[in-house]
Amino acid sequence: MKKILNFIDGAFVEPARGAYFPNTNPATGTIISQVAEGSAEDIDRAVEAARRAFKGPWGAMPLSERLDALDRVASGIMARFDDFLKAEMLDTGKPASFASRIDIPRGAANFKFFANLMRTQHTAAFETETPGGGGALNYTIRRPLGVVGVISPWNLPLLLLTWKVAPALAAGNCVVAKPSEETPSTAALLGEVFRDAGVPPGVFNVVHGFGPGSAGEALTRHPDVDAITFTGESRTGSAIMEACAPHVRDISFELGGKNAAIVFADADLQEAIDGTARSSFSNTGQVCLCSERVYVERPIFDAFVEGLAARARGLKVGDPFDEATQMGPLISHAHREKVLSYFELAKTEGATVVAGGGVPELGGALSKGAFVEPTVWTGLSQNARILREEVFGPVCHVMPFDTEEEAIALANDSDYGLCAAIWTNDVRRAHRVSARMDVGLVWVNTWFLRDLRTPFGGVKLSGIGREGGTHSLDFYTETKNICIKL
Ligand SMILES: NC(=O)c1ccc[n+]([C@@H]2O[C@H](COP(=O)([O-])OP(=O)(O)OC[C@H]3O[C@@H](n4cnc5c(N)ncnc54)[C@H](O)[C@@H]3O)[C@@H](O)[C@H]2O)c1
Ligand SMILES: O=C/C=C/C=C(\O)C(=O)O
Repeated sequence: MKKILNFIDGAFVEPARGAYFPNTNPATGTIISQVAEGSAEDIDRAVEAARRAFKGPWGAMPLSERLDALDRVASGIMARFDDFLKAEMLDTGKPASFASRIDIPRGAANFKFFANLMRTQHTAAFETETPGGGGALNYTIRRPLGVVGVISPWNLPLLLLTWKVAPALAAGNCVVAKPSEETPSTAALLGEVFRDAGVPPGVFNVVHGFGPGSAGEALTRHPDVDAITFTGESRTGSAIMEACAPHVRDISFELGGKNAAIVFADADLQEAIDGTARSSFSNTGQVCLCSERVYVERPIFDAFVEGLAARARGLKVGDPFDEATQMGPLISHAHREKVLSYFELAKTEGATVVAGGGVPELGGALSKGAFVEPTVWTGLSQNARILREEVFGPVCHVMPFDTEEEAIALANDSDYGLCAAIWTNDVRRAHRVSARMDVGLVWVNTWFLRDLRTPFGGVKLSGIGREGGTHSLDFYTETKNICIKL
């Protein structure tokens, strides 16, 4: 059986306590590898290695050489595209059609983008008046933080890991990464790419393992880590915040969502249906940005529900390795239990199940996979738990509204605030409604269209801080102001 080891100080190493845990392919339920179960000892070693590299070769390396090294990492991912793709697909069950367009290319693009961004940074300077008239010059420089802990989830494993590792390294830090226990494989491959790209040992380290009482918690509590950047559930964010409090450590959090889509009657109906099918069911609904609450203006409500239900029923669910497959399984059987409990809850709460609501009959090896049907509900009130809690599956509830004011109030009535999708052809309404959404990200007549220069993050339970472009640099550096009296 294949073993996935920790990557510490430039080498693949056994876990200190010698423990391993199984990694399962959720499409078939088969165990594909045994993964090193990191613990506090492994985190200690990784943080020491990262600190050494920071004080040594990485810290001393000229900026242009450092950024060239990150370009080589980007090229290294692309050169091994098929290895990364297969690893991501086996860990997650994602269809090739999704992972080959999103996960792997974005993994490489994150390194290219942040290397390029660093090449174009400039220093701010301020000429300041002084009473004597001589004046003073203020200028502001950036310095890396030191050792950054990156804790990432399973839904877009390589994309979300590199979204944080790339800017952290471009800014001059060293990294200890703790990928999700569900998806260790592409993080391990990334270790190989770093090694083969000639990046000094200790710059990028990977320790596998779990969260509480395991490698994840040990990383957040380690006294020599300067910042923690985390993507995952809001509950976990709260636990990490507590762990970081004693050291007053910097944190950046991209957390859960219960995102709304608002479809106005003036929208292009087919475009809105297609877009919502994508925003509700992509990656089996396991994107933090997915729409689980859809509000549709009453005159087009019936036509919209019929269209979306038809799209849900028409999605080809099945073998991720079949090019025609549009939707794979959920990440695990444990997660399927959670999603199926929401299928039950929807019925108990009185929902009408317009599409899906069950487990598809796939047969063969796939009968042991963690599949569910793409599901559309109607008929619940805004207070139903189905409209308030993040399911993180291929589901949405569709509710009618009558006025713009009502749609805004419904969309904003949530403990979360990550993103919103608005479908309208009225340009004034698009601006008006967007500005009033209590979220960090609004898409109008599209969804998940990304420009890596833009600020990315959420409000309320959906996160703290923004990453993307210079916002990432703001987090991964300390800015220092220097004032010189002339
Ligand atoms: N806002 C965003 O950008 C964004 C992006 C992707 C996913 N998400 C959210 O992530 C969630 C799905 O991912 P998940 O289930 O992997 O999240 P999760 O919170 O269960 O786990 C994420 C990571 O945190 C680690 N972890 C868990 N408990 C920990 C602890 N106490 N200390 C340190 N580390 C700990 C896990 O091992 C894993 O590596 C969803 O809620 C989704 O909305 C948010
Ligand atoms: O599941 C969440 C998706 C997050 C996406 C990004 O962080 C990104 O596109 O940079």
